[in-house]
Amino acid sequence: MEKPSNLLLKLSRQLFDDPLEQGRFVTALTQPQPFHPCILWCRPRPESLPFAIAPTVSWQPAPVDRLALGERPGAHPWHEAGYFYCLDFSSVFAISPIALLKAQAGRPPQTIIDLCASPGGKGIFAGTTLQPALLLSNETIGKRMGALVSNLRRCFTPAENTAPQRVAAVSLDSQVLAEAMPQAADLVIVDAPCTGQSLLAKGETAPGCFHPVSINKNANRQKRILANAARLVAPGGHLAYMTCAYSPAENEGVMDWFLERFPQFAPVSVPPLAALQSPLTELPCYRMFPQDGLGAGAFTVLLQNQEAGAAQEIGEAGWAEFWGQLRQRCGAISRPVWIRDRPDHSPLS
Ligand SMILES: C[S@@+](CC[C@H](N)C(=O)[O-])C[C@H]1O[C@@H](n2cnc3c(N)ncnc32)[C@H](O)[C@@H]1O
Repeated sequence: MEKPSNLLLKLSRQLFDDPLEQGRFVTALTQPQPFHPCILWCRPRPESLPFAIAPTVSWQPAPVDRLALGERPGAHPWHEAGYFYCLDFSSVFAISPIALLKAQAGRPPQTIIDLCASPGGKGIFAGTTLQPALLLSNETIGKRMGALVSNLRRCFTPAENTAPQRVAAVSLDSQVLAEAMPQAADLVIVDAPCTGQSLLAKGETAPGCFHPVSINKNANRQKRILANAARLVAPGGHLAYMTCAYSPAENEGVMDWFLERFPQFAPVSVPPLAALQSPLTELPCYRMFPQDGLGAGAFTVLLQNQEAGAAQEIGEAGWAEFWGQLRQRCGAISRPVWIRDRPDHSPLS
């Protein structure tokens, strides 16, 4: 067993008042246990499955199955054929608030921008759950684009799959995107780069992840990305912010900063996650901790832009203009990659 560092012990005291809970948290990181594998269906769920299923939890979204320990869904031919995407349960938890938007009054989001997208899991969840007119997946780090494009192609190219009408991938800094397409999105997903502290609960490493310098650097990077994300959200639209870190400075701390600077945004309650309310804030922010055995852990919050104004409908002409602008303004920096277009419509190139 690895001896817990002083920085980890300090974090455990920041997170929990109860010494027993502090101990359970530290143990989950120093003696990692396997979590159930999980799949997200990209086409209607077949009645008979080739996997043993684990019990469903109360907030588990419909297109997701938690599998029995020991199942290896990634090795099944249905994976390569794009029937499902392997997503860990913490990621399912973190992205699950957006499922609320499916049933929202008015209409579900038409345009979704996944700002920190690679390898693609949260965007694929959003695309299959909300089936927007457009999913634009952005990954700033060029060398991570290959994995993103290949996952989007695998999950969204088969005609039988539940997919957005259009899917494209770009590799831009969030500021460039915000300048190119202000208020263009009904939903922006910020699955932010973070210290990656929860990797330890999966038995992986994240060097320096509890160090204050690393926490501070990541919190600042998240603030910059969120500030750009705010500019992308249409009036009435939503912003989903999540991390796989535990430190309050990266999560609730970033949220406090954001709401002070962008008061037009308000956090939205997510009733299915009520039992997972973060104990570190009065705001409706939600946390999964590794000692509860479901997943390595995550933080999530859904915000709505309360500004008045109509969300834009993208008709065919509007769509052509949108794509043209994207290519014109961003094409020189990063040529967008088309993954899927409407079956009755030839790709705009
Ligand atoms: C937590 S991962 C995203 C995981 C992905 N959303 C998924 O569900 O598969 C964070 C992503 O942010 C990207 N990233 C790193 N620095 C960034 C920045 N300055 N702006 C935007 N994204 C950045 C990383 O390359 C990484 O792909």
